[in-house]
Amino acid sequence: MQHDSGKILGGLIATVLALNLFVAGLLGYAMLEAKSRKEREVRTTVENLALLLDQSVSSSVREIDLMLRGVQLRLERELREKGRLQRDNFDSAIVLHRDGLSQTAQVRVSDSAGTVVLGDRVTSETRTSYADRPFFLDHRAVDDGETRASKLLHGRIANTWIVVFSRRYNTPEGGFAGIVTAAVPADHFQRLLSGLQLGPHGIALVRDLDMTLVARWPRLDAPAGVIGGRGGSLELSEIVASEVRAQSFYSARTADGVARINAYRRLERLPAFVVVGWGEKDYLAQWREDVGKAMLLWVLFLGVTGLAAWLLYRLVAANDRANERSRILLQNASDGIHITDVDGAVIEASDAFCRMLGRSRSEVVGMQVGSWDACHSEDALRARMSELFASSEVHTFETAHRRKDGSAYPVEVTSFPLEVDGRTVLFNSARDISARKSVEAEVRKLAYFDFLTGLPNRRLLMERLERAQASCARDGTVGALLFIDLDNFKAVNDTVGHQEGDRLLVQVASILARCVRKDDTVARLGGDEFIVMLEALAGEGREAAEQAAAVGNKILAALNQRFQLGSSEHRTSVSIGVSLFGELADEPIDEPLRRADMAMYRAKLGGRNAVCFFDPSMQADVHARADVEAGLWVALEQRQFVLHYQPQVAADGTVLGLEALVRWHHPVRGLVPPDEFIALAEECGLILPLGRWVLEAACAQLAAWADHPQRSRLVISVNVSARQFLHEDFVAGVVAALEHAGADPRRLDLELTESSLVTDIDKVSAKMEALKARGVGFSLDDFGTGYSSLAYLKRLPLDQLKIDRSFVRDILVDPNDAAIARMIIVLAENLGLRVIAEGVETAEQREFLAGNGCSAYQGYLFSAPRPIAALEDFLDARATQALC
Ligand SMILES: Nc1nc2c(ncn2[C@@H]2O[C@H](COP(=O)(O)O[C@H]3[C@@H](O)[C@H](n4cnc5c(=O)[nH]c(N)nc54)O[C@@H]3COP(=O)(O)O)[C@@H](O)[C@H]2O)c(=O)[nH]1
Repeated sequence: MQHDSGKILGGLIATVLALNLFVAGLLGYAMLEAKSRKEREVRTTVENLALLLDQSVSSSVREIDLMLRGVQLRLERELREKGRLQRDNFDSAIVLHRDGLSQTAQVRVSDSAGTVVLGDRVTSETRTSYADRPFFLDHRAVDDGETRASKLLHGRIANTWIVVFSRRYNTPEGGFAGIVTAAVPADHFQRLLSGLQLGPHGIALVRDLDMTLVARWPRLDAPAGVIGGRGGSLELSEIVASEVRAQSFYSARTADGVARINAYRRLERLPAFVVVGWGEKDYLAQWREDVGKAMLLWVLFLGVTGLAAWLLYRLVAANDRANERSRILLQNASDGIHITDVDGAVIEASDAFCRMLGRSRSEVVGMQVGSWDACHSEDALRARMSELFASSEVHTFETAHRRKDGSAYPVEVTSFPLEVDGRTVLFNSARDISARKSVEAEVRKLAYFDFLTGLPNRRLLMERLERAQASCARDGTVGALLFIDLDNFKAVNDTVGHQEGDRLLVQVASILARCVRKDDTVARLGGDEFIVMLEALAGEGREAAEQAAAVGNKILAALNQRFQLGSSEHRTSVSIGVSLFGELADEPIDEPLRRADMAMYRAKLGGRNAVCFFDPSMQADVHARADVEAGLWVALEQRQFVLHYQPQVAADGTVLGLEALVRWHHPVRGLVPPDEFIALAEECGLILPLGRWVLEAACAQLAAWADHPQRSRLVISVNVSARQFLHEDFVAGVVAALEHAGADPRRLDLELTESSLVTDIDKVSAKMEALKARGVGFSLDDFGTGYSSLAYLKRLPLDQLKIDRSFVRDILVDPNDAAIARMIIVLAENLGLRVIAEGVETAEQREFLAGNGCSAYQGYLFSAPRPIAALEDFLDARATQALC
């Protein structure tokens, strides 16, 4: 599943914050609760302490009141009984009534004028007066029988701060006799306060209702702590003014700067109030410590939750990154990745896979394998799926997938089962192998099929032949190979060019294919050689041969027709060699082919355009041919070639020149004519060195005659084969031969055939011009036997046309030949070329030719080709005749 790391981080932070805020809230609430609980406790405590103080003061006041009452009664009795006060009685009365606090109090008695007459530390010298004291005035004015307590006073006798408790005593008549007082020093209250446990910052104080400080604990060395001084906060003044009896309150702004919770209490028996305060620092010390601990715990919690969140985030982020990497890999993989469940439904698919199927991802997810598999039935797919799920291995197989548009393409699928989220799924990676398949097909085509015609090539033929031989052996049938070779195909190539030659081959291939059954094989071995393999012919050899012959003849007839090649028409024929196979067990596979080849060769020798069956004697011919080829190379090496010369004469018998004709002086066979080896020399390439030798020999002969009075004017014609002329070094070779011999180029005539000239007219022309510029002449040999247009004649620097001897032979009996001969003579005349007829054997032929304008002849009528010595004799004899 894909996460957004940013969102997750935000969520985690929010969660941690919320959690921590919640915890902080809880802690805060708990702390506040604890604080307010503590404050309530403190309030209760200080209120109790204030109450306790009040009770304590009340108790003291009661003691003093009792004491004063006792003294009052004593004094009144004294006055009643004795009419006056006696000091001794008074002291004994004081002692009698003193108890507790009253022991610390200074008891004194004033008369009705306010003069202190009796009491502690009262002497005649220290007499003072209460006459101006409010409590005296109050008692004198009102006889209410109450003990009065004064505000804090500065004692005149005690010379200290005191609170005076007083009572009136009356005369026996009930009149005002004076007052009895008990002066309680402020220290008494100080001691009361100091007994309270209020902590280091606690405070207890007693103030008069007019805010005069009576006592304070602890003492404070500041104006606010001076006994008798007025002070107190506004808040406290308001409470006093409100006349409530008791109230707790919090004061932050205090004289000593300590915040406290205070309890205010109006004293029951004194015109004063107490304040008991507990310092915030004290009562909240533990709470603050707890708050600190709670804060620490919270910080720890924050840290732990933060760390946990961070780790979780890292984990999720790492997981996200891993998922992202997987997703990127999945989505960017060039192969079509798809994950399927046990039912073959797609759970997940990569973009590439969707593209391959030509569907959107939403279409693909949920699709069944059967929807796109183009090769298997539902049952087969189900079987395969169970097989794949059952195996733990990786399986790679080829199949085909179908796109949305219905088109199919080959794929290679790699599948393996995978555990995902606790369930087993199938991971599949499909690779489009169309390109590979087409390359394979192309490679197979190149390897097994002929590039030009598309027919099976030799390799495929041999494979099929091997299979056919095996099935013949198995089925007891016989097969046949027809080796088909186009007659004169070389001439086609030479005359109309290779492109047209190729077109002819393609047409021949298609005709051959139409001549046989679908199961038969038509193959091209190369060049103009085709093979037809007929399978499952009759079980008996003779019948099979008849069937093969019938097919051969059908092919002969089909191919014996005119083909339009370029601008000219070409009649073609084929030579067919037939061999049967399947009759002999364990025959090497190429043997039938070899036999068919020999039979074809025999068909060629037999005059072409024929079907010839293999005959064992053919074997000998093949061997002989191989012998000749090997012997030719030896002949060249051992200088077994010689030149014979045949004169070319004018109408008056003058020898114009000579044609150099090569012969092979075979050590065993004697003189071998060129017809038996020139074609072979051309095929095996020997014509190049042989032609060079002929040229060199002819040039040497010209050079040898250069100074001879009659022979130095003779021209020697040398036959040049197409392969020789078309060789790139030809011009250089001719020039080198002339220069090497020191021969006059004007005495050299090169006889070219039409096949030399029609390939690349510009190149041919350039070569001829190059030699022509040096004086070399050119004749067109065998003129009239070619098939091409004559247009090239105009473009080439020719000097002479030679009428082929095949026309001359029947020139007197065959009107066609006569017409051709006449046409050649007229053509030469029109083109400004000389013309010579070859093969002139009779005077009638010469007369006919002469009558039609031909003025040069070559033939047995004048002389057969002769060795040089015989030729020179002939020339000498001619010269002598001429002189006579
Ligand atoms: N490339 C080369 N080709 C060569 C060379 N030498 C010969 N040849 C070619 O061989 C073909 C056969 O030649 P050859 O057997 O020598 O025959 C020539 C003559 O003997 C023959 N001839 C001459 N007069 C007559 C005659 O009155 N009757 C008759 N039946 N035959 C006759 O004709 C051949 C000469 O023909 P051509 O060359 O067309 O002028 C032949 O085609 C030679 O070209 C060589 O060195 N290189």
